[in-house]
Amino acid sequence: MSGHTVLLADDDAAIRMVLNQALTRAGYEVRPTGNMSTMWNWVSRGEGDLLITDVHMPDGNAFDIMPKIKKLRPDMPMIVMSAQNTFMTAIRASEVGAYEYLPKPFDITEVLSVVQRALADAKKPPARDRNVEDAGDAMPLVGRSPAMQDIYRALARLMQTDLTVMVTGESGTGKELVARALHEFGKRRNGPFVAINMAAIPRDLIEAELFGHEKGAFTGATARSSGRFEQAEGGTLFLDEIGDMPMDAQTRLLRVLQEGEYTMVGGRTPIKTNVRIVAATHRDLSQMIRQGLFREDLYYRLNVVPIRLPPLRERVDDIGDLVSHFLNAAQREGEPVKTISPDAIRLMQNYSWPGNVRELENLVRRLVALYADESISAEVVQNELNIGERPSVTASTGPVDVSTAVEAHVAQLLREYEPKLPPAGLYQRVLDRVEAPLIAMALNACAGNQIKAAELLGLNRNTLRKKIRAHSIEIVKHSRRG
Ligand SMILES: Nc1ncnc2c1ncn2[C@@H]1O[C@H](COP(=O)(O)OP(=O)(O)OP(=O)(O)O)[C@@H](O)[C@H]1O
Repeated sequence: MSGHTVLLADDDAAIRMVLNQALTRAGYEVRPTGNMSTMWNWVSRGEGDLLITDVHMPDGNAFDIMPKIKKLRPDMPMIVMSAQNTFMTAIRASEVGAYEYLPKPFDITEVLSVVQRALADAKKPPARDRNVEDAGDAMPLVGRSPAMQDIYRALARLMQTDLTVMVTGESGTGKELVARALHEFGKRRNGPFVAINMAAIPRDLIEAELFGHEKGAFTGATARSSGRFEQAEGGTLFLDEIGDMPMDAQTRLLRVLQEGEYTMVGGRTPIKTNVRIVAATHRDLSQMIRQGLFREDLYYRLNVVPIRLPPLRERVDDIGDLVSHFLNAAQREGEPVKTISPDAIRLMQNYSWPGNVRELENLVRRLVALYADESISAEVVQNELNIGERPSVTASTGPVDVSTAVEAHVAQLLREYEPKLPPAGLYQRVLDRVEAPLIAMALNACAGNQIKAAELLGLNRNTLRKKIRAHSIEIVKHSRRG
């Protein structure tokens, strides 16, 4: 006998009976009731060790009294069941302090395992109560702009759930940081956080990396090797650059997510998996679906909760906080104390940050390492960002060989950057500066015809139009000669 008493509130007599039987058989003492007032009487008298409650009951909504219960009985886990199993119900359950939310119909064995887990967790000393919005220095996500506040609120709601999250945003906007925050502040924080970057692994090895392989599964597999799913068991698996996943691996991943089990490469035995998935990409997956490069069904599996991180240029108010954060970090690593002038911050706020927060972080590191002055001036920032040196671009110079011209341009940029150390963020900088001339040249090659230029570039027409506007490229139509 476990010796624990479970309070069970549900107006559906059949559910009360089924749960009562299963819980009694598992050794719990069960107190069933069909209304909220009886449940509240028990709770307020300090009775019961755990509460399982339906949301809608004849005399009220459990969500309305759960915050009161949480205050009165903080150590009593509450499990919420609801037939209205929408995402909002899950979020609401987490907001009112539910330990777990179980959508109806539920699996009895799952209820029993959640009850067992909840009672075991209640015995452990409470984990430090960390909150994304007021965690101060310990909180890795910096920025107080309205855009970031929205992200924090979304994260706070997601902390206590196991919902799959898809983080999108340009490179360097903090997607991995968000995935880590979801893990470190969520209920899986005592489990592992495992990340895998699809773009960094040879395509034919991705499945073995994810699911592991048996000895002899392929040439070179000299021993059994665990995969990321196995390593992340009980924790969070971060699938970075999911848009770079080959089709075969996508199919396999979808099956695993649907069935909750996988087999190792070269293996036969299905292995059950319990991981929370957070995926991320800087790519436009809807476009990839249209192009047949990403499975739509996998997209819907992964995109249960989308979080879009805005580019830094859309939240320039955060730049001051971010710069201080990176200056403090440098100082903690033994670099000298530095301050930054308001003019320098203003200048940074007018820059486009194609590499986003990563580019800003690299810039601050460079400034700290390379300049001796205690205060970082606007001139120094201007110099480092190469602001004002961007070549002005027009598309009126006649037909050109795009690839040779772009190659020459890249070569020239590299020569320009070469003497400066360290070349951090170089990839984004070069891309940013190559994009405008590339588009201009493609337009030229197509005699100013945007539809043809979009085709040549392999860009969506709208994307091309936006980029033309963003770079202020002037289009001059001309007829092509022979
Ligand atoms: N809000 C933030 N506060 C503090 N640091 C941040 C923030 N956002 C990003 N960073 C820092 O910027 C760098 C890039 O962040 P991260 O790697 O999470 O970006 P990403 O979007 O995953 O990039 P990529 O798509 O290139 O993998 C990291 O060093 C991270 O610590």
